[in-house]
Amino acid sequence: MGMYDDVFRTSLEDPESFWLRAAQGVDWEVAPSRALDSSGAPFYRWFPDGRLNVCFNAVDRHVEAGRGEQPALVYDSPVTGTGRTYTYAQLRDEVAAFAGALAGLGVGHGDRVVIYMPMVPEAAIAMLACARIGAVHSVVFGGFAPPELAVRIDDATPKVIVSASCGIEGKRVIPYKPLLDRAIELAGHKPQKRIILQRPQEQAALGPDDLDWAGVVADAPPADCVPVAATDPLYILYTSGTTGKPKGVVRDCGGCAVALHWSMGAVYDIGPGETMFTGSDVGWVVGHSYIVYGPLLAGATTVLYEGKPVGTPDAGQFWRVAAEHRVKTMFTAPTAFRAIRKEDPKGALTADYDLSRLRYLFLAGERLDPETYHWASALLDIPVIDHWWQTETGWPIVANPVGIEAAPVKPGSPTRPLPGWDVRVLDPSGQPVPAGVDGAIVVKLPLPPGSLPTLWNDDARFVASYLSAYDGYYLTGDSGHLDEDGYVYVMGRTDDVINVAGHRLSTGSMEEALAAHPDVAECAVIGVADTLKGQVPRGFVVLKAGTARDPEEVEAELVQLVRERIGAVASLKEVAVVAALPKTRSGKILRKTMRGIADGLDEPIPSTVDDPSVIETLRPLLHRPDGTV
Ligand SMILES: CCC(=O)SCCNC(=O)CCNC(=O)[C@H](O)C(C)(C)COP(=O)(O)OP(=O)(O)OC[C@H]1O[C@@H](n2cnc3c(N)ncnc32)[C@H](O)[C@@H]1OP(=O)(O)O
Repeated sequence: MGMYDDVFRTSLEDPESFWLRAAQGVDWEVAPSRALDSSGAPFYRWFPDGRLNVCFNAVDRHVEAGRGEQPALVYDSPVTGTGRTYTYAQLRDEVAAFAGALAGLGVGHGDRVVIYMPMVPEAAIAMLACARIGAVHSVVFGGFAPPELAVRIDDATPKVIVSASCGIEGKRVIPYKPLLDRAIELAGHKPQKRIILQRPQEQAALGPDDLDWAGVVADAPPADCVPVAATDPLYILYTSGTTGKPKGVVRDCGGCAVALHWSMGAVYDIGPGETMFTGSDVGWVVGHSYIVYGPLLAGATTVLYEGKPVGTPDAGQFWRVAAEHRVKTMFTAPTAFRAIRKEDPKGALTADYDLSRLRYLFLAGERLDPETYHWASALLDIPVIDHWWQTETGWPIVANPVGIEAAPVKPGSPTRPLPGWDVRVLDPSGQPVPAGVDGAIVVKLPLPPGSLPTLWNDDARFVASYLSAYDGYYLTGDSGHLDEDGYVYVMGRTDDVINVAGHRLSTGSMEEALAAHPDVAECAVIGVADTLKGQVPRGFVVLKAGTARDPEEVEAELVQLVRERIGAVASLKEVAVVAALPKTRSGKILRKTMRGIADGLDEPIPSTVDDPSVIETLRPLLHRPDGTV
């Protein structure tokens, strides 16, 4: 029996000892006497009597251990032509100062702080500062439009919002302050203060409730770390559900610190002093876990990159970052590699850089297509490791655990479940399916530490969304199968969530946006396969009877409407006005059929279809093998 099998078996047979041992990897104010509290099942709590501070673990303890002069965070920004390295000692001082500023505004234990920022070091500093004083941060991705930010403000009810004067998208400067002002206008909850980081590219006009980052930091006495209960929330991170309202995934302090610290060695093979570069955004869970908390908890160096894989200015930037910052482990989404491959099909730009220190490429966030896997493997000649996880889980469910024992790779599979994750595949009646047969991918409860204990202020939705489909199991919302060797194959979603360039988006919320247009009678949004972004949304609308508008004009307005309501990140570039949508006799729109036709599959027409001619009329519009609009 191999090392992986041993560790995996122990984690499931004796989770108590397994996770108490892992808990020794972090420093506790009060060490937990037990790992799991099941008394409130299906709500589980990890390390119920432990007390710690996550910021202390991520920053201060490394300074105390003599690593103060080691680089902690490297900011690399080709879009501004700047960069900066923060040692652990410098990071501690900056975080303590900003934590002091927050405390001075009355932010304390349990208070929420929304962070709406581009990829600047201050975003990570703000997150860590919240953790330092026991406040709960909620980072909102900068690509979301004001209405999406407003929904999150109303749900999290922050005391303070931290933002910046602008983000930089390639060559475009995107002023953030007007977006923030609009969101606050739309929101019912009004935060007391906003702290704005003024960037040289754009000066934001500050109002009476706005404070300048530099000013508040200059005046603030540094704040110390406040020990909190392991079960206290560290952050809330919103993710798309099937309806418009996003779900506030809660992460608890103890579980998060223990699981991320453990995963850094076991999964990513990163230890103190080594460098990890995660090409994502702090607005996503990948950014929370593996740009900010994971590498810092491990005493490693993390690279925070403000740029794109291509176009800022070229497709060699990831190689440059890897070489310049002596990166051992790189982690990004497959879509980034597809973009690089499109620009530089032979990967010629790698020749300009010394990549001898790069040991692993990890990919996650969406399905890794075998073509991209083979391309990256051949180009880099290092292990390319597909892994699968979710905002809810906080760290990988399925991966090739190179820090424990590397398993043979099967392209198309992220390999086997990691220790702590009891993954099963069930049929609709709750029975396990045989190897090779698709079903719902679920995880037997309890979920390991670091995964969501609940949804913010919504225990009922937590149960309804994740725990009610199969008693005793967490529903991942993904479908797929296990093979005879226990390898997991994730094939797609079982709901209306789509994955666009590694971003999880709800077609339901895009439909809500389209339906708000005065000329739209009904609509459907489907996710269709895309060679670059994995999937892209396409909208189909029926106009209200008697509407005499030019369809092309309405289509353009609808594309703009989704951009304004959800954000550019939705990437809805195509909306078509059609005469009718295909439906069942009971009136349900046949989205799955539409999707199948669009993807060129041999999609059977359900017997319940109301009018088959509607599908035949739509067919040429849905399926365009040449990719034309
Ligand atoms: C495992 C758990 C998880 O899944 S967590 C999620 C993991 N996902 C990721 O890390 C995301 C990976 N994807 C990416 O980083 C990007 O999509 C990459 C590959 C870099 C491509 O970026 P880009 O060329 O901008 O395309 P895109 O589809 O992301 O963007 C679409 C439009 O949105 C815009 N946008 C993007 N980010 C922002 C932002 N922070 N602020 C403002 N706008 C933003 C883009 O500029 C783009 O706009 P446009 O449509 O071109 O006008």
